[in-house]
This record gives sequence, structure tokens and C-alpha cells, in this order.
Amino acid sequence: MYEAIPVKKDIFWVGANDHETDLFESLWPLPRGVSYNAYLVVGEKTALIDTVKSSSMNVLIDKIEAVIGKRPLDYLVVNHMEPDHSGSMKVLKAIYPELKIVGNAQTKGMFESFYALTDDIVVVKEGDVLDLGGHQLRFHMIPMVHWPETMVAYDLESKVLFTCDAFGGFGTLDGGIFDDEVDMGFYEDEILRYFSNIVGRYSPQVQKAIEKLKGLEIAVIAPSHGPVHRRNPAKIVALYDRWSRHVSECGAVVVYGSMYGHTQRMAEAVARAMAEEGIERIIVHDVSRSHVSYVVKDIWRFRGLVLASCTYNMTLFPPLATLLEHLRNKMLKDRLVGLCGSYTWAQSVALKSLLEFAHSGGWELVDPQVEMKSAPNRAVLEACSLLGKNMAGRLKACDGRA
Ligand SMILES: Cc1cc2nc3c(=O)[nH]c(=O)nc-3n(C[C@H](O)[C@H](O)[C@H](O)COP(=O)(O)O)c2cc1C
Repeated sequence: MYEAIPVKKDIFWVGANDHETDLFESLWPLPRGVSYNAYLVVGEKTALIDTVKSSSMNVLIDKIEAVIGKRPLDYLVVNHMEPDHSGSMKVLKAIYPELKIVGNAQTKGMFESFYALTDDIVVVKEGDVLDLGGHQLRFHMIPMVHWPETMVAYDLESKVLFTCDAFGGFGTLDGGIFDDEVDMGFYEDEILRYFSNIVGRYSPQVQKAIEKLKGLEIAVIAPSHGPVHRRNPAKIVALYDRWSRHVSECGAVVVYGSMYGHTQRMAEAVARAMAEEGIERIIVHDVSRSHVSYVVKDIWRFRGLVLASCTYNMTLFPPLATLLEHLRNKMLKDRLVGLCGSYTWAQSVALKSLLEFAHSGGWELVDPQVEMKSAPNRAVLEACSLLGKNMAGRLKACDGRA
């Protein structure tokens, strides 16, 4: 079956790799691209589960034809309307005029607003079953994972769960498409970067979805980005469960904003003290140079966070302010925070802003808060070391929770 990869009997991956988009959602860097996974289910009737971004449309159409030849495509199931998944539906409808488009009441309005499609629409609700003859697809609504209309489709015969954005991540599928064929260390990191930046804000809804789906017997989790989980579908659900409950690992992220290196020295003094106290997992980010998506990903993973900012035109250093805006938007909880601020003529401005951020997020402060005028002297460096030592003490107490 040319390029269409069997997932289970009569179920095929017909997705595409995108190496050309440099920023996903025009926001998130894709150093190793992204895949758009569409799936074809072939019963007496045929159904495509989601499409691909319009730029990859030809690949999708070729793969569908390679599997079903001149047979018609009977149904298109739209689990999620974001255009990286729905982008080829209008053309598919033109190629297969009898195509029936399956979505829920919310999706129906988006068919019209995005693509002016109003005919041959099948509206489904929680628990409805689409009988393809040999395969039966049951639909479950998982609103806000990641848009309000998002749903999943579960094949009662093969026990494949098609989850669209849920459990997906960045990175093209480079030969292997299954979790037992690829380096899952790389993909799990990219699934966390996807989760923390795109889905993490909706963690309460992720928890509801996990609760709703937990009774299902799942043989394969087939998301719309990244690897297909057939060896260990339970593992990716367990990771999503942890991440959406804000459970962290015992390590620390130190993020600094510094123009001339003095605030960097504060950050490094804190990091050094943590290392001396035995904390092995410490990641230091220069906020001007690490893309915010990687910083957010690491902060989502580890329990400790140290923020160090110089003062810039009477406020926080702009890239650090941007990071804080992202963190506020994601509504991450339960982190330990240490703060360092520097200034030359406006005392307290940076530190006060950092404190406001920590209080507004309800995060737990680790003392002391360290403030520096212009450059670090012995007293400043000793205070940074004390902060690192105290943070390490708190992190050691969370050992075993990882
Ligand atoms: C463009 C620019 C704007 C600054 N704005 C302020 C300010 O508003 N208030 C202040 O106290 N210091 C200000 N500073 C001074 C720095 O915040 C201060 O010297 C700090 O210690 C620099 O740390 P760094 O070496 O990590 O960049 C400014 C510095 C620059 C270069």
C-alpha cells in the first residue's frame, strides 16, 4: 500500500510531514518539523479521520487513492477544526461530491464560517455511533482540548482511539510512525513542549477528558501530530494526566534577562549553589536567546523556578516580561519561585514586578529575594548562594514525587 501505513486491519495512516513551516501557529519553532496525521478507516463504507494542512493536500489525496482506488470516500470525520487538520476538507468535498462530513453541533457552524460548507453534514453528539460496516466509530466530546468543538473517535472493533491534538507533539515522522519504532525520548520532550504551550492552559478540561475516556479499552492512541502509540498507549495518557495535574519533577529552571552579564552572574550563583547541594537537573535559560516555548516546557516539567531580571526603562527586561505573560496565560500552578532583580538608578522596580507575578500566580516564594545595584559584590553573591541553597533544600523534600 504505497506510503499509506497500516495501523490496524483496514486502518491506515495517510498523513504528511511538514518540514517547511518554521513556526507552528506562527508562534512555536519547528526545528524538526511537524506531522499532520490523518487516518483512513475502510469498512463497507470508507471514512477519513481528519485531514491535513492545505499545503500537504496532494500527499493526502495520493495516499487515499492508493488505498481505496476508485471507491468513493463516504465520510470525513472532523475531530477538530483547526486548519492544520481541516485545511483540506473543501477540496476533498470537491473530489468526492457524495462525501458526508461528520462533526458536532459546534463544528457545524465552523464548517460554514471557515469553508462555506453547509451540505451533507452529519451532526453527532456524545456517544453516537457511525456504522461503517465492519467498523463502528463512537464519538466522545472533549471540549477545549484544544478548541470548544474538539472530539475524539473510538473504533469499537480495533479499539483505536483517534484523538486529534490530544497526545500529539512536534517533530516529523522520520520513517517510523509508531512509538515502538522511534526515539520516544525526543518525541516525549516535544509532546511536552506542545502540551505546555498549546494545551496546558486547558488542563482542567484535559482532566475531564481523561476521566471520560478512562473506561475505554485502548489498543492504539492515534493523535494528529507525532507518533502513534501502540506499544504503550497508557504511558502517554499517564504523562498527560501528570502534566495536567501540574505534577512536577525535582529539578530547577533558572531564567535570566541580562544585557551586560551582571544579572547573569546572579543567576549562575544561584544555579551553582543548587548544584553544590546535590540538585542535578538544573536548566539555565538566557531569556533573550532560548525561545519561550522551550522555557515554558522546562518550567512545566520542574518544580523549582528562579527568575532574574535587570531593570529596563523602568520595568522588567522585555523578554522576561513576555515569558511571564505566557506563564500567566498558561495558568501553571504549584511551583517554588526564587527571585533576583537588578537596577542602577531605580531600586525595587524589577524585584517588585517579579514579586507581583509570583503572588498573582499563587506560587510559593523561596527566600531570600535578592536585589543588586549594577554589579554583584560579595554580599549579593552570598545572598544568591543562600537562595540556591534554600531552593535545593525545598527541592530535595520533593524527591520521590517525580
Ligand atoms: C537600555 C537600558 C535601560 C535601563 N533602564 C534602567 C532603568 O529604568 N532603571 C534602572 O535602575 N536601571 C536601568 N538600566 C540599568 C540596568 O538595569 C542595570 O545596570 C543592571 O544592573 C544591568 O544588568 P545587566 O548587566 O545584567 O544587564 C538600564 C540599562 C540599559 C542598558
